[in-house]
Amino acid sequence: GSGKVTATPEQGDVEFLSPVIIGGQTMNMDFDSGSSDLWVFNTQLAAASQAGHTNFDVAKSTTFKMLTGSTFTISYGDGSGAAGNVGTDTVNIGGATVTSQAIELATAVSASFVQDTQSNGLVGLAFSKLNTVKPAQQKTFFDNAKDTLAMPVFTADLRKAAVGAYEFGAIDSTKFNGSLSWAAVNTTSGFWQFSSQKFQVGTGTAMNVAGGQAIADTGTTLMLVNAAVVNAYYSQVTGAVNNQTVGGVTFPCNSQLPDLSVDVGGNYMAVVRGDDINFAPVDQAGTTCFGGVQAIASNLQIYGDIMFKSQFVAFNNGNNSIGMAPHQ
Ligand SMILES: O[C@H]1CN[C@@H](c2nc(-c3ccc(C(F)(F)F)cc3)no2)C1
Repeated sequence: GSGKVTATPEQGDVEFLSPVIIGGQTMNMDFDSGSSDLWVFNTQLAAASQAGHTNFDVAKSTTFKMLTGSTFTISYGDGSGAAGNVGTDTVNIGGATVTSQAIELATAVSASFVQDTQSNGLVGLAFSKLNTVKPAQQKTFFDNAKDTLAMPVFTADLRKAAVGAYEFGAIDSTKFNGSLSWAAVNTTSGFWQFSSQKFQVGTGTAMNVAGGQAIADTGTTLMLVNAAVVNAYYSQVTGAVNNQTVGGVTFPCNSQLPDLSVDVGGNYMAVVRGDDINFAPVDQAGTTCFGGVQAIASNLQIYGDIMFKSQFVAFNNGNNSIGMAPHQ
């Protein structure tokens, strides 16, 4: 079979939320191709942490089973995190169903998760080797579902300030222009990692980038790239400055931003629209804006939602490859 759900952007496209039915309870969750735990807000949490969220209640599920003695502890790139205990239940994502999916029940969550009241947890879609459950590591929803799917793939169709979709088991070719360009994925680190050795600012010349690796990460809001890419890109933007106080590069909100093209697998230059790189104003007057492309110290670049808003992406675990094409 296959399963398709909406991906609805939060204010400012900070994250995209999708409905997941767990033991008959619908939870709006953040699908994250950069991690491998499925965890939920639930009634074990302190009342102050539960406030404003939809909280999974094991007592209301007739299919939930505790995995006695199992725990999880996860932390994310921005320092946020969650921890708790674990059970299994039936998970249905748009019709794609897994009967015994590990459901990680947070007993503690960091403040930024509590404040993000629209999100009721995460669905990790990276490789199961990154799952944090102990003593026995658990599989992701996609890993559990893939043998029953018509194809061992899922796709991300994320749209700027508009409702998009995640689909499991099928590739909807009406959603992208032309055909997908495929790149080999190196699964060693547990991410959807591929070679990305060149970049191009606007119509300029292609330049090499150190390290030349990137991951496709739907759970990261921005595009975090090598400092050389950031410098080359914003050198083309009048008034761009590295603003320590706000923690990254800002520029005048009325800037005409160039596109940024990044190499995917050595045979496709993914064009990220300049307009999408104007992420959000940092001041009340809306005169100074924060860039959607920012620097990361590591050589492993993180292509997050800023890229997904320009590119339809297919994640293929059949032959461990990633496919991209501009949105239709
Ligand atoms: O760890 C890497 C794996 N993918 C990236 C990711 N980051 C988050 C995240 C979501 C929500 C929040 C909060 F609500 F603001 F707390 C924080 C972080 N989800 O995936 C980074």
